[in-house]
Amino acid sequence: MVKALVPLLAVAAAAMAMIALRQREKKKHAYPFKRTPIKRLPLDQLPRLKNDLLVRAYLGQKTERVPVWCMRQAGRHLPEFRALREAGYDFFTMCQVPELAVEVSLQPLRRYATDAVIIFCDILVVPQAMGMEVKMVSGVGPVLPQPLRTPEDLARLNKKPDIEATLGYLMDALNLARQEINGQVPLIGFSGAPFTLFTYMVEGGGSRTKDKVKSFLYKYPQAAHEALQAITDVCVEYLIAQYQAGAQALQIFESVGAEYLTQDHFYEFAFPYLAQIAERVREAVPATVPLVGFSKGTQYAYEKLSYTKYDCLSLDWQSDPTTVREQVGGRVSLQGNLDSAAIYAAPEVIREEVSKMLKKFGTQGYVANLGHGCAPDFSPENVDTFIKSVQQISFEMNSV
Ligand SMILES: Cc1c2[nH]c(c1CCC(=O)O)Cc1[nH]c(c(CCC(=O)O)c1C)Cc1[nH]c(c(CCC(=O)O)c1C)Cc1[nH]c(c(C)c1CCC(=O)O)C2
Repeated sequence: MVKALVPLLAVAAAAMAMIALRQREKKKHAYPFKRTPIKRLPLDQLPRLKNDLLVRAYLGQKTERVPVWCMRQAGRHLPEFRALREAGYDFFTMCQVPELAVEVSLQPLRRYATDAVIIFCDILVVPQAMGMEVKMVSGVGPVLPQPLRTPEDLARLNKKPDIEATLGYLMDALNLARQEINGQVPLIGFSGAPFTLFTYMVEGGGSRTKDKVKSFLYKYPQAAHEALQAITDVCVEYLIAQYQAGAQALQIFESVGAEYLTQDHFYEFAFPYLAQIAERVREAVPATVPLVGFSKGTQYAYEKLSYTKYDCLSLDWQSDPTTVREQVGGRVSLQGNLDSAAIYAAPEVIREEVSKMLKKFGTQGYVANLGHGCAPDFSPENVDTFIKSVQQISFEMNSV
């Protein structure tokens, strides 16, 4: 009975948060905007972690059970997120108003026993910071109306944006989120990987074949490297700033584009920048803050990735955990990789799939997650079943 009220209370809380913020935020937050700065606390004054399972598992330290979270756990599958969205906030406003971003980031923590919060934002704020317009069009996805199609177009990019001035809102959100999470679970910051961002910047949005970015690589390899290096520089500074603001783990998403490349092109245009990010961030961020690399559709690269500075590699749903464990040895932890479509199944099927997955990965050096992410039509009850199954079954496995 009380349990049945939780979602209702969550929706009511979201509605109240929405009303309180509405007058203040409505129109003045077109990008770029002047925000009201929040008081950021220095790292040593932020609440200490109570449940640090996620950090330990990423770093390959012993855990009593497997920690679990879901990529895209904040978002449209939650009615309390849709309530805010339907109140008229556009997507980037929700990212840019720290109180809203924190509210949305914390919604999954209120509803689920998730072992991590990922800050609510989007990978495409980096192209915005570099001067490109990005719109989130409902039913379509991201749209960049003035894509980069020739080397001359690169002149339009701001290659050295002031991170605080352009993306300081995310640092506010991270710091505020740490204060509100109060040590319950770790807070994950993130960035898109350079090739993924470059794909969006050249394609101008989602694309079926990625032919524009692929042809850019053949026609203008030097200009591509120049752009990728500039994007990498911004990502490095951006990720370090996220750590300084309070992020306790950092994930890099190579989600779009790389899976369409030949292996030669992957190793020329994607891999070196992914590796460079980990290397440079590692120099600036203590070893206690794990770096996680997610490279979708490039299974052939796990072994080489395991020699970079990532602490953990996140597997897509097509990767075979047993094979990857062999390829990477004990060099990195693994994360993933339940097929998201399994979340549509009956609870006992989800439990069964989780059990199979745990047997393949083992319970150590492992963070359970989906192979890609939550879809907008997921049932929160089934996501809950996924999370609880991981926690219960892995605990039982460790007790025998
Ligand atoms: C490729 C990519 C993007 N954004 C992101 C990636 C890499 C991860 C992945 O592979 O999914 C990363 C991302 N985007 C979002 C998060 C927030 C944190 C989380 O809960 O994981 C994260 C980590 C929120 C979001 N980002 C987006 C939404 C939906 C926005 C809405 O319409 O309300 C959310 C909650 C929008 C978005 N942003 C992007 C796409 C393709 C879309 C979906 C468009 C659509 O389906 O309508 C680009």
